[in-house]
Amino acid sequence: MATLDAGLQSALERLSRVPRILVAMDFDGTMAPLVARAEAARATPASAAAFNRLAELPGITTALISGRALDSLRNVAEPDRRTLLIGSHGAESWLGPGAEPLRLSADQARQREAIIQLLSEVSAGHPGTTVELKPAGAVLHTRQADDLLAAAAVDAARSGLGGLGVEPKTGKRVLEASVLRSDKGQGLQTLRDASAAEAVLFAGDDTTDEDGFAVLRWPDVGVKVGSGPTVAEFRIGSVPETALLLDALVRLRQDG
Ligand SMILES: O=P(O)(O)OC[C@H]1O[C@H](O[C@H]2O[C@H](CO)[C@@H](O)[C@H](O)[C@H]2O)[C@H](O)[C@@H](O)[C@@H]1O
Repeated sequence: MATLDAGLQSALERLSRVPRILVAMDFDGTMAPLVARAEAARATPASAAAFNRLAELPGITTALISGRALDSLRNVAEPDRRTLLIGSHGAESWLGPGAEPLRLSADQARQREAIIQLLSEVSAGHPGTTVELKPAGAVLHTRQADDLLAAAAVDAARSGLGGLGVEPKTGKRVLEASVLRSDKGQGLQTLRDASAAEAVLFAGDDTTDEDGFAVLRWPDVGVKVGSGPTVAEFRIGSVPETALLLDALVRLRQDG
């Protein structure tokens, strides 16, 4: 059976002794295995159970911090009512009842329409690609496309977005375009402030999670899920190990 490495276990022990903790988890590729269709993603039952258990423990605030739009995140994650949510890579937030929805200016709304039109045209010309709409932009998905077609679609989208003055984000088989600038570093800061946390556990798998790892500071714990370059201090091998990480914190917190 897989176990956490000793360095990570001891960082979790240190974290578990902090009175107010934020446990902020990326969703796709961290809580949930990556799948072909975005709407079909679900957290592994073991990770979901441990995360919900953490939400019940005193002094712990749970949060999901995702590139997904908030509505999409709610649909796939079915979060506990206490869990705070950051969506659209930090552009959207739900920090409790009464949270204001994202609003775009008229110019931003026009630019979003232009992004959607462009990505839809690119997708129509590249079989297997799809477009996911978000409140501030859209995503070109290429997971179901042949590799060469996917690369051509991404090139075409990049070039068109350049013409619109939009700098896209790249994720795992996705190219994301937004009219708002935001990142998971800003999202984590919002969550840290909202929860008054003295320390943070953050785990993520994708390049966009690196902005989150970059704002962590002692005694925070950052955990990269899977392979690839990272500035996170710790790494676990794959999505099922996220449950080990969360279970370990549940046990430490309960026993402490
Ligand atoms: O920050 P995250 O919660 O990891 O969100 C990043 C993107 O996740 C989704 O796309 C990814 O998961 C899909 C379902 O497993 C997969 O098909 C796709 O290839 C992955 O990139 C989501 O659809 C995007 O909007 C998120 O930005």
